[in-house]
Amino acid sequence: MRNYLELLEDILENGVKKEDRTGTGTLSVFGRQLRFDLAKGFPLVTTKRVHLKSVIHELLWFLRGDTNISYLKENGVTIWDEWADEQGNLGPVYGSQWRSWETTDGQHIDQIANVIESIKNNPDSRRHIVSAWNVAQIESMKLPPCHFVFQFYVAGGKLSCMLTMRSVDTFLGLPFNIASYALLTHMVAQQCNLEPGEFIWSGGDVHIYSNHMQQVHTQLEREPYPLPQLKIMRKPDSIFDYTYEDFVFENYEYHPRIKAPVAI
Ligand SMILES: Nc1nc(=O)c2c([nH]1)NC[C@@H]1CN(c3ccc(C(=O)N[C@@H](CCC(=O)O)C(=O)O)cc3)CN21
Ligand SMILES: O=c1ccn([C@H]2C[C@H](O)[C@@H](COP(=O)(O)O)O2)c(=O)[nH]1
Repeated sequence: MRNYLELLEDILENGVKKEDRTGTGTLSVFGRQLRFDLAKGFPLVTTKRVHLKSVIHELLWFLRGDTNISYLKENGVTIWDEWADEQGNLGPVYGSQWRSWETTDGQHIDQIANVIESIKNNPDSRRHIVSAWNVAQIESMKLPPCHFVFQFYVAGGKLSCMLTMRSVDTFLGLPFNIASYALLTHMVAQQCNLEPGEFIWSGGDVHIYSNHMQQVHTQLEREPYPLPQLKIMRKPDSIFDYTYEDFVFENYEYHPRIKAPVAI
């Protein structure tokens, strides 16, 4: 994960001071890309402990089409608490757009089921896309999607994925986002009988919050460990049938957790 650490250095060196919606203040750069060859290990930050349980349950929650935090709470995941209303609802965020995009004539489109079918039946297609950026519904979401579009690509028996984020909390959010989409790429590859290829991450406003500076410096003083490997213990019948226990991360060596406040 040296490229992740280099991105942090890049922001410290080239970032511009910029105010933001949360009132925290950031150092920010615009337009960056990171590439990860999934054959070389699972891209998980090792210079601090990443709470994998939250990453896995959040992804399973998206795939359920769920937009209420009760599933997360039942599984000890608190990362969405601050944005939910009193009933635990977040509005039509990721899960709703991925699994049940509402059309103007009242139909619902399951983008995940469709993209798996299109990868299986028409691997050369250049339209393997899932979008969470539903312009008509942005206003009713508690937070407009940050990771808002992803595309799959098949070549040489390998499945690659490219994600675009409009806004990136590089210290707290990005390690989660990279791990989440790398995991999704492994799952989709398994379902489509392909090997995982590359995960490519692209970010628009890529920032470090002003109250994460000490944490970033601590991380930059640490030497990264080799990457862990992901083992998926069985092949479920569909992309919607994975459970938490299916995923085993082998050889995850990490430096101690670094706490940081989340900007709301
Ligand atoms: N400012 C901000 N940054 C984000 O990364 C973010 C948002 N807002 N809003 C929506 C979601 C929620 N996400 C979050 C929220 C909190 C953590 C966080 O506090 N992580 C800690 C503890 C992890 C845990 O206990 O599970 C960490 O050390 O990584 C991570 C991602 C990602 N998103
Ligand atoms: O998956 C996520 C979700 C959110 N973020 C970060 C990016 C920003 O710091 C905030 C969102 O604030 P906006 O004002 O809506 O841009 O959350 C993330 O990094 N990853």
